Amino acid sequence: MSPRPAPPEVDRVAAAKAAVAARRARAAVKNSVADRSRTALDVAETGWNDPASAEATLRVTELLTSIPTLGPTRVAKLMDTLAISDRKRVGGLGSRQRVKLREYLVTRAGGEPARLVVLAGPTAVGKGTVSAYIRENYPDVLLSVSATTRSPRPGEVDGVHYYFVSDEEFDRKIAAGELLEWATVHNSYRYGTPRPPIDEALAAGRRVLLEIDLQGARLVRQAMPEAILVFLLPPTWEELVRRLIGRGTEDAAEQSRRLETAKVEMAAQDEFDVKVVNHDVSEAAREVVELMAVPISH
Ligand SMILES: Nc1ncnc2c1ncn2[C@@H]1O[C@H](COP(=O)(O)OP(=O)(O)OP(=O)(O)O)[C@@H](O)[C@H]1O
Ligand SMILES: Nc1nc2c(ncn2[C@@H]2O[C@H](COP(=O)(O)O)[C@@H](O)[C@H]2O)c(=O)[nH]1
Repeated sequence: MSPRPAPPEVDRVAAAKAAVAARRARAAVKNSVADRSRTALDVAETGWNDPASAEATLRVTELLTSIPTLGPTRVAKLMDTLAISDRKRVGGLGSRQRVKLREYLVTRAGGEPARLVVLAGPTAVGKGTVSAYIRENYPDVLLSVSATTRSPRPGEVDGVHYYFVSDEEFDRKIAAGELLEWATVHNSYRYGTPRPPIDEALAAGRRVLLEIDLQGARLVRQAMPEAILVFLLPPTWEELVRRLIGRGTEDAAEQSRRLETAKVEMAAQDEFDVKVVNHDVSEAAREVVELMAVPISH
């Protein structure tokens, strides 16, 4: 005698149970992908921080295949996307490769990829010029407008280049917690980054660029460790001096004060994630924008 078909409500219960089990199984794999990605990120960062560690000698391909769902074919494709040769070891990666690998692992670990880039560098290296180029040519990138206590230079527009504020207003902003960071730059005026526009832009998934001094970059690193810190370098020291004098916006005393600060700042370049040489404005701008997270297909 053939078995009788199950009544429809029994089918529905069985189907619902199967769906719950499948959902749980998918969640378990997803969690373990996130956990293993977090572990892989910790391993990579140990290797980057300590070149003598065992982690630094691990091949990147081995690191990636430790993540469930990444088989050899997907790893090979990913290495290609990240522009990392398959012989590379964790400790031997270049700074851009590290940024991209970190971005990938952070995303897989369920975290937010870095969409905030901080551009710093010595006076007159061209930070303002490169930032202005990015504002013009990459309109989807939010260029933060700082508050400052210095007066506008000819051609500078309040709300576009800076918010030009009094000392009292700057004090109020600090007290109200409105600044992500602030610093007295070149021992003269105060400059600070308004926080609300940055939080809003990042929450909306936009890419954000801050063009600030070295002290500010250090403070942003503390407040937002996921930010990528870029140090803009002049082709040579002589070219830096030429650009400062050629700009003609400071008198001789201010120029020599700025060059003193510049020497100290140049010595701190290794604190940064990536160095970009400003030979050519459009090329430097492209290099900076390329560091900002764009999703990598998994
Ligand atoms: N790639 C480049 N080649 C030649 N000149 C450049 C280049 N980039 C910038 N400059 C010039 O160098 C001078 C300094 O540039 P800019 O004012 O952008 O520097 P900065 O880093 O913002 O300086 P500061 O920190 O003092 O505000 C300007 O006259 C600018 O036109
Ligand atoms: N820490 C911060 N530094 C800032 C900010 N905005 C600009 N700056 C830096 O100040 C100097 C001088 O700028 P200038 O326009 O007077 O020539 C330059 O190095 C900028 O990068 C800021 O919000 N925070």
